[in-house]
Amino acid sequence: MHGINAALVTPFTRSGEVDAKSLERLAVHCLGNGAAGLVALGTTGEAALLTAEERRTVLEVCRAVSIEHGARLIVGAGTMGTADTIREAREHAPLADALLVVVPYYLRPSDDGVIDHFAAVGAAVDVPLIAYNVPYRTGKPLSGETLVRLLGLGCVAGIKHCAGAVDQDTLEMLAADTGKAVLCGDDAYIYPMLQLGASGGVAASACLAPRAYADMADAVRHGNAARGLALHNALLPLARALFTEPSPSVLKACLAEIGLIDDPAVRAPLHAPHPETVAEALHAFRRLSFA
Ligand SMILES: O=C(O)C1=N[C@H](C(=O)O)C[C@H](O)C1
Repeated sequence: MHGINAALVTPFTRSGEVDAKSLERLAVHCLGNGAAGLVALGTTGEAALLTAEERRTVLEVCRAVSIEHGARLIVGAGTMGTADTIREAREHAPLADALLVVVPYYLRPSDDGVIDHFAAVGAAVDVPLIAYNVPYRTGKPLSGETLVRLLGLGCVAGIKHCAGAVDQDTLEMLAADTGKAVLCGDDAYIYPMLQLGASGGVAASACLAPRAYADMADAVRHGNAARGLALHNALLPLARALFTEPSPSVLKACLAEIGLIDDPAVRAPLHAPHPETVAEALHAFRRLSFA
């Protein structure tokens, strides 16, 4: 699972439905410009705010584009309860190469409870799981030891790791060198994580700048650290601006501005971003294009 997976937004039409045409255009743009795979129904895709029927529409569009490009499709599935997660995982599995299953949030189960959750979901489907570790969203941090245990499960092919830092637990997990995929899900930390042995990344920012992210990952893979670092430094202002306000509102505004999607709407409780933040992100993006 090398390379960069673009975490897709779910575009909406002016009247509020899922905009399949814009989604297809965006997915083609990402895969045509270096992304190794797509992530549908992730955080960026506002999955929690979609109906089951809308999630199905998103998956059908993304599956068609991923097949056309011979690329992987990673699909978000999961909620705080094991039974509901299994139900959703079974629904999404037929259209997915891997399921991105979030660490059960809000209830703060024990680490053993988290391991059992993944084992149960994995036993219920026949596609590999990618555990989505994002403690600043779930409220459930995992120790380095638990991360390694999670990666040791046969049903877990890898982890999407968003610690918001390269912290001690991250270092322990990478040092354990489990042979499973570690995908960095913090856009700004992809380069350092790749340098420490991560296999790839999942980035919302890659919807806007797939080529630059892909080139950065390629540079690291081929041992060209200086080029990788230069791209990382050039991408930092973009990643920072895109996440200044709750994601994906700034990203959607930028994508609409450059015509990759028709409308920037996000669903409540997300708000439209402040124009200054969008201007800052577009400025960072345009500087990148001219770099
Ligand atoms: O869509 C996702 O999944 C992503 N999740 C990360 C997060 O918001 O925690 C960020 C990443 O860019 C995409």
